[in-house]
Amino acid sequence: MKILKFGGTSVGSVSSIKTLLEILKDEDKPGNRPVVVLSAMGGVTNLLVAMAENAANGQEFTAQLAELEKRHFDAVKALLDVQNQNPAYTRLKIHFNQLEELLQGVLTLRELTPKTRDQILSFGERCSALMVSKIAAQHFKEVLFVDAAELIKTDSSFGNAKVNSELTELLIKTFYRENSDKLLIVTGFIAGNDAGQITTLGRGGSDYTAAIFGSALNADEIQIWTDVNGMMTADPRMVQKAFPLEELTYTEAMELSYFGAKVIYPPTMIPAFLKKIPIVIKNTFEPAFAGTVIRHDCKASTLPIKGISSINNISILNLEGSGMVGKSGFSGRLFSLLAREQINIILITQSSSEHSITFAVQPNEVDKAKQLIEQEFELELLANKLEPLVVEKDQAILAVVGENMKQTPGMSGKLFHALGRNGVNVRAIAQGSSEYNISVIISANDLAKALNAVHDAFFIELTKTLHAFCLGTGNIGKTLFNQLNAHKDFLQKNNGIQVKIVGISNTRKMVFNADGLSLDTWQDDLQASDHSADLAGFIAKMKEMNLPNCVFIDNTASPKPITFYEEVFKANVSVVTCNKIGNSASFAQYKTFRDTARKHGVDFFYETNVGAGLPIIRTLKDLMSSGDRIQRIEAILSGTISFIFNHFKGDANFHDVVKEAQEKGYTEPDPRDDLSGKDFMRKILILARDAGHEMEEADVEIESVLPKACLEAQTVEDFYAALKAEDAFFTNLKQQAEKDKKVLRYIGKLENGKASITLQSVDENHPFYMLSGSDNIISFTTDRYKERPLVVKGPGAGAEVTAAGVFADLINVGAN
Ligand SMILES: NC(=O)C1=CN([C@@H]2O[C@H](COP(=O)(O)OP(=O)(O)OC[C@H]3O[C@@H](n4cnc5c(N)ncnc54)[C@H](O)[C@@H]3O)[C@@H](O)[C@H]2O)C=CC1
Ligand SMILES: N[C@@H](CC=O)C(=O)O
Ligand code: NA
Repeated sequence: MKILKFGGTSVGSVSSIKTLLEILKDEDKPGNRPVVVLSAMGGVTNLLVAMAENAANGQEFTAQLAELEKRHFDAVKALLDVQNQNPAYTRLKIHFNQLEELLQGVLTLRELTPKTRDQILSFGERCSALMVSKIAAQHFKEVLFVDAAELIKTDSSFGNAKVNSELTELLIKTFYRENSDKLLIVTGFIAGNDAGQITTLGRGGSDYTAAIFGSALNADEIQIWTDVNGMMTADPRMVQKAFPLEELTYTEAMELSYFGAKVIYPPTMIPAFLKKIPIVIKNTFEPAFAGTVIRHDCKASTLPIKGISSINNISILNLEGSGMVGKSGFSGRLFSLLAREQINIILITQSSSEHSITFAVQPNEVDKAKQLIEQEFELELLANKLEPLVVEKDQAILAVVGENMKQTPGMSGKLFHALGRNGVNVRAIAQGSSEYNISVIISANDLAKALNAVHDAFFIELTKTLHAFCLGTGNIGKTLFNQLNAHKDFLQKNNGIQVKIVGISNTRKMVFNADGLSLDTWQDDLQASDHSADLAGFIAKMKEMNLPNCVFIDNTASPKPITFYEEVFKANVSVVTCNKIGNSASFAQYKTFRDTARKHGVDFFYETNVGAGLPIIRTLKDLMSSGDRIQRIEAILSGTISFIFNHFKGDANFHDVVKEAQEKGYTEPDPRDDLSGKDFMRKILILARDAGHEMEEADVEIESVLPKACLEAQTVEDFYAALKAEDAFFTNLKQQAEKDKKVLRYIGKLENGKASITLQSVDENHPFYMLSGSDNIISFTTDRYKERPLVVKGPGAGAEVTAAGVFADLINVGAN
């Protein structure tokens, strides 16, 4: 036998009542009829409270009463055959008249006692159950309306009455014995005292009614029909990826809903819990969905935790001082004081030195709590045995919950890693002694970010979301967006990663969208944006959006973004960049970037600073971190110059080949950076530093490829003109090399802490002779690779290979 409880939304409208009847048809079996418990129609209880309070304040309630009548009458009209409507109207009308009389009394006396309030509220459930029983009688045999006030017996604590379990059980059993052949439609929430007066069961009261009936009748199952697909892994209003849980133990359900979204109110489950009756949470609007089963014997779960619950606004009070140490009566005095004054304590932590106690309360109770404590401990405060009380408002609680945590090591590590990496400061920690729950207090401002980060960290089988803020929409930036767009489905399916571009800026405009900008329309969106580009504003907005797993991508060739990297790291945001200017400016800055990123637990990836997408930085880092020592690096690291020397053949003229390199996207935005050797210098310097040398730009010797006139050109246009004018110089270089059966190569070298870049003519025996296109080549001679060096070779410039390198760096963020 089953108990089916339908909440307010399930009886809230004509269509939901129709669905309810369909569900009943499936569940109503001859000889095994369910007991149905109903809440008031959705919104009706609030309406009744408002009417009662209005009346007590001397205000009219007739309009609200009319609205209440109309909602019930409309449902009767839509769902009952004409001949059955009048008796239903009459029965309901009697209720409404009684209600009006009561409200009139409140209005006259200007007084609303808890007793009258309960009576007024009871009309919600009485009307809905009456109405549904009339409608059901048209579809089912022998339907009986049951007023639970006759069966659930309580004391007279109106508003939150205490149930006399033994008597109630007896009454329900007796009643059921005589009526088990009927379809019973029971009022939720309401009960009665010995004097026959109506009481109510407090918060979650209809669930409690269902649990009381379930327990008394030893039900096989209690179904709670609501408007969601069960209990979720987190509050779905804040965590888009929250999903409904299949199974939970009673304890988990308690812990999860203590702080979290209130699908059910846990204390109401206790009668079911004691009798080990499974509770199934189902969605009236999606009845085929299995929902969540709460039972004592869950099958083993692979989930490390069951969910994350949260309270988004609490205040905390912190007491500390020598007066507390070793004083066994201290916390007793403190907490009994608060209990006496009915201040509910949500969470407590105490330092092991007993030197301080932190506890959380509702924000509207914190001032009162502070005042009470200051009175109670006045002497201790005066004698400086207690420090002045510290109150912190706008705090939140986040708790991870699950019985599996107990046997899985590393759970708290995972939690704190996710929080730390995202810069969420943990104000206090509490772990339930059951080890089913670890709770942290954090700033309310960080809650959404923290919930999402922690959800991503624990439910790894779900897609992890990276939020990227991107500077630069030129050659590389644009190509990166295209690649991300083309590859997003694969990435999600195979890597479980989703990249949301949440901010874009170029030198003109910037645009933001926390849900992710469309990679199809970003250009139009940027164009249409009202925000003019402003780097400081971009960073400020990034911080304000406070998203988890954030990455800042610098795809510019500008020195300006560099000045913000430190601030970005300090905001616990990783940096991915193809811009070499940052790493090749002063060594002090190079070091600061690394120190700051490490201190804040975030990544700094710049693979494309050297050899575009070729794995050069990574290779060097792996060599270094595995204990190898770099003896010598020899390399060709200018894709542009490589391309030029590979194509400057036969009749080609130098100037045209440079133009072609630029058109192919190999050069820097300003090709003078390539041809002057500056770009190459930056790369050698970055490699030298990554290899452990504290070098500066001036320590790299550069032999220029260019004659003086070209070097001195003031604009790119002048530069091309100067190149044209110097054609003979380059042709001469080429002819000289060709005559000797050699090719021109611009080669960098790092050895014994000295770096140089020279123009060389090499013959076919040289390992760098055979190169084509924009190839880079780098050879590492190390203590371990000393007979034959480790060589990396391939295209070292171009938008596709560079954007691909940035892409790979981005995906690796947070991998460790
Ligand atoms: N082309 C290649 O093969 C490789 C290029 N790189 C690097 O890629 C970077 C970008 O190169 P390209 O895309 O070719 O340059 P680009 O000139 O085509 O694009 C640069 C973009 O940055 C934007 N920008 C400049 N200053 C800005 C600021 N302060 N705030 C916001 N946006 C700003 C510009 O509006 C433009 O959209 C350079 O640092 C380059 O060294 C690295 C490896 C290889
Ligand atoms: N302009 C650069 C591109 C890669 O960093 C080059 O030509 O090598
Ligand atoms: Na690289």
